[in-house]
Amino acid sequence: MEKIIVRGGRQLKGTVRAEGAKNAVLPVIAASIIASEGKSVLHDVPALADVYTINEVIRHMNADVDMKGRTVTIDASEELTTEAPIEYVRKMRASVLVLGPLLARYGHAKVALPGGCAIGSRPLDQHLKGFEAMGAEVTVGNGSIEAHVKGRLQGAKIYLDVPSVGATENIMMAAALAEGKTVLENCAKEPEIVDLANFLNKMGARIVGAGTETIRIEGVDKLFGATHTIIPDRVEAGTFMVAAAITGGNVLVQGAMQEHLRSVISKMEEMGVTIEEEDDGLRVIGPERLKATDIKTMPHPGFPTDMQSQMMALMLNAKGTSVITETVFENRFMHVEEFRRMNAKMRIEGRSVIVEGPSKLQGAEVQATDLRAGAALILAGLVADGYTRVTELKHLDRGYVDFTEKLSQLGANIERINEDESYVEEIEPSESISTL
Ligand SMILES: CC(=O)N[C@H]1[C@@H](OP(=O)(O)OP(=O)(O)OC[C@H]2O[C@@H](n3ccc(=O)[nH]c3=O)[C@H](O)[C@@H]2O)O[C@H](CO)[C@@H](O)[C@@H]1O
Ligand SMILES: C=C(OP(=O)(O)O)C(=O)O
Repeated sequence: MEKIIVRGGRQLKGTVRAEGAKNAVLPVIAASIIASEGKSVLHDVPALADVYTINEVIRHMNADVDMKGRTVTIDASEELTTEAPIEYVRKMRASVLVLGPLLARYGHAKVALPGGCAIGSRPLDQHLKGFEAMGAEVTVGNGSIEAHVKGRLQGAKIYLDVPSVGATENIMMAAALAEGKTVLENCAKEPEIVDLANFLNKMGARIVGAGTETIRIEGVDKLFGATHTIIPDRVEAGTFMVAAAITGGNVLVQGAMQEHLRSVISKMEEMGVTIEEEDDGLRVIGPERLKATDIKTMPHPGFPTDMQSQMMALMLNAKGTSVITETVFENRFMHVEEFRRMNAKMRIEGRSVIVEGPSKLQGAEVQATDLRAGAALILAGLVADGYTRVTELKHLDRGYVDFTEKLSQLGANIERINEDESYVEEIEPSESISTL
């Protein structure tokens, strides 16, 4: 079994660079299969498990995908199959993002139902409502979603009941190749939506308003491969900002963009953290004593749910009572039980967690219950007394490239081990943390 072992007590110092954003690259790779002519070349692609998964999905549909370092080249000009293989959809919900492109290009798409997961039920009704409004017939049954349209999708006026990121992306991709104009209202405003719209426009789409609550899309007859650089990952950047703050350190997070991180910056400043904008990123300086604050997760530009568990780790070290309320996903508090194993003083009340700080955190064996929970437990381990061992690293690998190495370069006492491999025995007992 793989584990990350971290020993608390070191202040982090130095420079770390945010990778390209997971939540931007996944829809961009899905969108690349709409191009019936030309290759797409994507730069700053992070080497994440989720990226390998989406690459496999479109490869199985007959797209030609080549990943070299941080550059991915995709040629989808050959005829594609219109069914996404179930084994990958199970691994990653974002596989449903191929529905919109396939339906628009071929008038047919079939994807296995991704099902619920550790953070909530995550329905797809808004995606399907959008396709239906554009003239598609959608059936859900036998574990899959299938959509058909006779001829082309038709532009439509669509109001989303909730500003879903995935539904906004799926509908925007479908509408790019539909006949006529689509007006998408109450849509998501996340920076990743803007990145996808920019990529689609480079492919020949006519999209305006991405980043606001109304997106207007004038459908075109054909889209072409395009070259694009993925925006930096605001959640990865935010995670390193918390790592600096929680250890009272001083870290430059290259690629961290103020305009993408306003709510996170503002809450961290309320807690006493100093954040300075530099030419290539944000410098984060942790205070001697963190102050308590309250946070409510909301769609962008509100506080991102993907930073909720990391901020909870920070609150555990702040003096006073903090309240964190999760409004986006109904079950995103699985990490609370794991924090408690580390002696965290906190309780769940409905959709809120009350954190009594500062807790005297103690190292323990804990499980990454989801992707961000894994990162948050490691952050708590950076300041806990003794050794924290974090298991279930498959979640962490979906969203963080070389997390252990990056923290180690900033001075953390951390390593990743595979207990099944014999080298563990060979590590020097005196200094190595893996043998303790
Ligand atoms: C790959 C990716 O980009 N993932 C992000 C994306 O997920 P994802 O796109 O799945 O999240 P959504 O924005 O769709 O979900 C937000 C809320 O809308 C609800 N909903 C969603 C769709 C729908 O058809 N019906 C419905 O009711 C969900 O249950 C949830 O309560 O946005 C989330 C919210 O910022 C982030 O946490 C995820 O990291
Ligand atoms: C919930 C997340 O991602 P996904 O939608 O890919 O599960 C996340 O990135 O924290």
